[in-house]
Amino acid sequence: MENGAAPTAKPVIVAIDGPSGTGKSSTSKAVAAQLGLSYLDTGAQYRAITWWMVTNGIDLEDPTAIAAVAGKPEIVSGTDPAAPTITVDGVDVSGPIRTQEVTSKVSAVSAVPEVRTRITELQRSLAAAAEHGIVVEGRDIGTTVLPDADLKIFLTASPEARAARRSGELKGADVHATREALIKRDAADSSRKTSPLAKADDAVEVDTTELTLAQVIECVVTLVEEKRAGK
Ligand SMILES: Nc1ncnc2c1ncn2[C@@H]1O[C@H](COP(=O)(O)OP(=O)(O)OP(=O)(O)O)[C@@H](O)[C@H]1O
Ligand SMILES: Nc1ccn([C@H]2C[C@H](O)[C@@H](COP(=O)(O)O)O2)c(=O)n1
Repeated sequence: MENGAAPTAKPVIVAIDGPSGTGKSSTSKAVAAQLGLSYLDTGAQYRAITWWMVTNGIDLEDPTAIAAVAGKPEIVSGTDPAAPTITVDGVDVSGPIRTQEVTSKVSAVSAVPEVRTRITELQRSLAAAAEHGIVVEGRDIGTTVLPDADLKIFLTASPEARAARRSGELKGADVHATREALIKRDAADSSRKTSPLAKADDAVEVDTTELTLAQVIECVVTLVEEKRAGK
């Protein structure tokens, strides 16, 4: 990363977790860009492996079948916050991983322990390689992937606010149906046995329901700067 980071600053690791639609991606990307850090969207990695399983006809009702092929696809994440990328076996899947089909199946795939082990290894190696530090966003970053992160943030927002944000993004999708789908995915992600969606004990919780995106970004940038200043 060549933008913005003070050359002498110690690499800083920031973990941002929370349920769907709380603003993790938008906040993490902006904070990383502003502070000259790398950025990793771990949800995109779980979506990418899910896309590969769908494309290859793996039975997603069968965790054993998922586990057996979890090591096969090569998933590569680009960590520039200005242009994050994700490829599977060299194919750009940034569009296909956002389809309704992948969204509806990603919780089943990401609940399989062999999938999590594989993706967690990738995440840790990308974090270790980030020269100036990194903002990593997901569901289990503060609790499992990077338990020694310098700063942990847990974003929340009411289901209504999250559904309104998502349906705005999906060009007027039904807010009620969007709310139900979010709640269902959160429940699956929070109740799985391996590394569920959870707030780390030492995470700072930020309720974004009544905040603009700019306010959330400012809040997180301030928390990172305070951490760097040793406050
Ligand atoms: N504080 C906010 N106020 C209003 N809109 C917001 C706020 N934060 C994010 N948004 C908008 O909400 C939508 C969802 O945000 P984002 O994708 O960052 O959430 P997320 O937590 O990463 O979701 P997911 O886990 O499902 O990927 C985006 O359209 C984003 O611009
Ligand atoms: N650290 C993570 C990140 C994501 N997942 C799973 C669960 C989510 O429903 C799915 C998609 O994430 P999104 O793109 O909506 O952020 O990926 C996970 O299990 N652990």
